[in-house]
Amino acid sequence: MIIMEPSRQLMIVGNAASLQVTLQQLSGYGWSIHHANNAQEAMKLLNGEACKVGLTTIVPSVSSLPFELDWRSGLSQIQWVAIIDRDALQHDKVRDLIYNACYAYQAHPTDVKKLDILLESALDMASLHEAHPIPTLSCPGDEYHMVGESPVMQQLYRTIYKVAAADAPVLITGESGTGKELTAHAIHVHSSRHHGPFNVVNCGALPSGLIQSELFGHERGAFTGANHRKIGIIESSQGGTLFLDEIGDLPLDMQVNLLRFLENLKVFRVGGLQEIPVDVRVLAATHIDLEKAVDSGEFREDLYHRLNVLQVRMPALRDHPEDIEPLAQFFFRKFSAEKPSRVHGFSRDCTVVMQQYPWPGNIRELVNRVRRSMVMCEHRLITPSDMGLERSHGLSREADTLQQVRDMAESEAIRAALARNKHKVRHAARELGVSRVTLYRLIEKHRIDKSGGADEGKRPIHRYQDSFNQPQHDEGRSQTPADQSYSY
Ligand SMILES: Nc1ncnc2c1ncn2[C@@H]1O[C@H](COP(=O)(O)OP(=O)(O)OP(=O)(O)O)[C@@H](O)[C@H]1O
Repeated sequence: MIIMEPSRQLMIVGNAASLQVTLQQLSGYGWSIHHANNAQEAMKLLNGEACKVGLTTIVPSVSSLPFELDWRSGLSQIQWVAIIDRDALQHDKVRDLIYNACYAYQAHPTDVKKLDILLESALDMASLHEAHPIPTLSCPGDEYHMVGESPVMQQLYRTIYKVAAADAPVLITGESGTGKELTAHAIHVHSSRHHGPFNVVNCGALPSGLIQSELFGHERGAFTGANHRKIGIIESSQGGTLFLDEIGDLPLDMQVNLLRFLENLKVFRVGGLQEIPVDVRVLAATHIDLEKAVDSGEFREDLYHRLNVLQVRMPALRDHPEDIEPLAQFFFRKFSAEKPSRVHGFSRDCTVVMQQYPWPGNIRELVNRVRRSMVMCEHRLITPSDMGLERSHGLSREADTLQQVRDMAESEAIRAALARNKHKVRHAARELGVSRVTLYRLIEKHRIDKSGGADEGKRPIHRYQDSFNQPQHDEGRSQTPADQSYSY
């Protein structure tokens, strides 16, 4: 007999015909289903039945988004899980809706066991909902200070407060340079572990032969050259938080060991005879689509679910353009304080161009461009050219043919995908849904060169071109699209 848990109340809004079988199965998992025909009924259910989790279908037609507007006026307290056709993800509107309004989604065909786990974790998230209403994350003067007051950033701060209050693993996803490490740090400092250490490991940068001993440590004499006992980074995170950056780069054999650690929270030093318990919270980040990596066998599914208990999705900078200027001003002041400069600020033209630029390398690219512009600028105000954001000479909007517009869109999509994927052609090709051979051909066609810009003079159409030849400084660990080379 199934004992009904009082909190397992699930709300369905609108037409649930296609979910009938799924709902029956979910009842078998102890979910009590409440059906509302519209938002008003849903609001009543929200108050009367204490529903905190909702299940909805989303298909790419406007009429099928019954709560699209209503969720803003009350139903946002519900943690929504969406059931979609994978094809529906092609539609911007569906992607936006899932991103803005849903806790998670599952693509057809429905896997009820996994859906039950998703709903359970949505329920956990819902109970954290009221925890921290303050939508700012300010630590001025701190290297981890987060800038941005747009609604998108406020939502991010709320999410950070919520997940900080739980002691479960968090998966932070988002494009490169969006602030995943900053977010991991913010989760740590707002958690009960803030007195403990915050350790960062870049899984992609660990030397392959040493990963095991770097993470888990080793005993003296465990292997040639092990002259001393070494405490691994997991063990040294005792009482604090371990941030595993670029988790998608962790080799498969290490994924098994990490999974084992996450399951029993004990480490075995290489050459050690006993397991050592470690009290640590693990946060992981990735800029790649881990679900796809699971599908292609590059990432273990069990580890993915273990890490993905709570998820924070980082917005791309182009999704909160209101923050571009405050961010640029913040870094301008920061760098001016570090090294006095005769530059007074940004020209109006520059501010406009910054707004229009798509920032494929996100905030890291902005930081680097501001820093370099302060070196390059020969006047009192920074120009678009100092930022390396000149408009292309060849581009005249009136003269654009359809083919030119197509070429431009294709070229920009490729450049952005390469930037997002740290210029790894294989990953960018997968994201763009083309073969590697096709992507090489297109890189050649658009003359996208090794510097990540385009070959000036030869490039037919690009809205922006990079005028930097050599990077002067670099802020952060990886480089901007302007100074990376591709890894084939
Ligand atoms: N909201 C923000 N306010 C101020 N600075 C920010 C913000 N977000 C990111 N940055 C800055 O942008 C740079 C990149 O941030 P971070 O390293 O956290 O990004 P990331 O998403 O982890 O990048 P990657 O995927 O390449 O590891 C850093 O210099 C960081 O300080």
